[in-house]
Amino acid sequence: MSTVSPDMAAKIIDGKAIARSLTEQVGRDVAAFVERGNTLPGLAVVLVGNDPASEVYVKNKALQTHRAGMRSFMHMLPQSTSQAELLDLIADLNANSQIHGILVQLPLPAQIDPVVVTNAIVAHKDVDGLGEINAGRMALGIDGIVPCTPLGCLKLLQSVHTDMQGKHAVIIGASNLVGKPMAQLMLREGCTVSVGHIHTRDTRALAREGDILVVATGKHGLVRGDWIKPGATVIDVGITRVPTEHGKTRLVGDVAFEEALPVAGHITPVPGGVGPMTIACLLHNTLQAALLAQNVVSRPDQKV
Ligand SMILES: Nc1nc(=O)c2c([nH]1)NC[C@@H]1CN(c3ccc(C(=O)N[C@@H](CCC(=O)O)C(=O)O)cc3)C=[N+]21
Repeated sequence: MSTVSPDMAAKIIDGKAIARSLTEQVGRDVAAFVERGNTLPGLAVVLVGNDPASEVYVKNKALQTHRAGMRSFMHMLPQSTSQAELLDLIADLNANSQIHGILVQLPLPAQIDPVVVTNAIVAHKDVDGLGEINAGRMALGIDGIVPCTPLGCLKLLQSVHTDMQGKHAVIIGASNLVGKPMAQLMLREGCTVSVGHIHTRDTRALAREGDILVVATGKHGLVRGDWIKPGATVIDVGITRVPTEHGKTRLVGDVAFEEALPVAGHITPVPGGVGPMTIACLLHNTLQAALLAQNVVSRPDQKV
């Protein structure tokens, strides 16, 4: 990205800057929350084994959590951890009043069922918003905790669109973590929504229809310049570490950035796009969970 001209640079959505201002806002809200006599919001992160994408996330997350004035609790478990052991840990975290948010990093090792584990987290601590209660709420348009990455993507889109009603939003990738909740959010914005996935016949033709194009496949460089409708807003969720010629590594997205830049109206870079927003939204969700916990305490009859 060394030779980006000023008119091209204007197209790049600065996720890092938008994330910083959201994190600062969360920090101010945390300070006000504590001033009212509440305990510091606490986030527990559970990492089982070592997935490279998860490790980048863990490192940045611990840093940002402290920056927003929250507590972070890290649980690193070996690759051989059983599902029963992980469920025991989650039961402890569910019962711990110092912990308001619980995030279990995905993917998990093969012996552990991610659906069982995400549903073991009590809904008001499910800061990833991936459990059936929060996912169901979103599908029904009821307030709940919205998954961090899609929420971050929405905020990036809102930085360049005041109104998305009637626009065609094309989402490539149909995962529970990103594609499906993203489709729900775009529906809520009044978009016409299409979701492309592994069985889609002509993904390029579908992508070219999008006024808004969100790509979350984990296949780096999949989306080429000629997959993009001229002037479209492109959100690149992919993040893959690839080797460079100099024996080092760099992070790349699912979109061939250099090709896409002249065609797109706006585009997010990798790194510095969706990644930092995911973390800022996680902090936002943790504060929201701490606020929900107050209601749980004051109204024990209420199922949250
Ligand atoms: N339950 C669950 N929820 C997740 O949201 C989740 C997950 N599991 N497992 C792993 C993936 C990966 N992920 C990242 C988030 C931020 C950066 C991030 O901060 N990226 C920086 C990288 C900066 C750098 O270190 O070079 C950037 O894009 O600018 C990366 C990766 C969340 N994930």
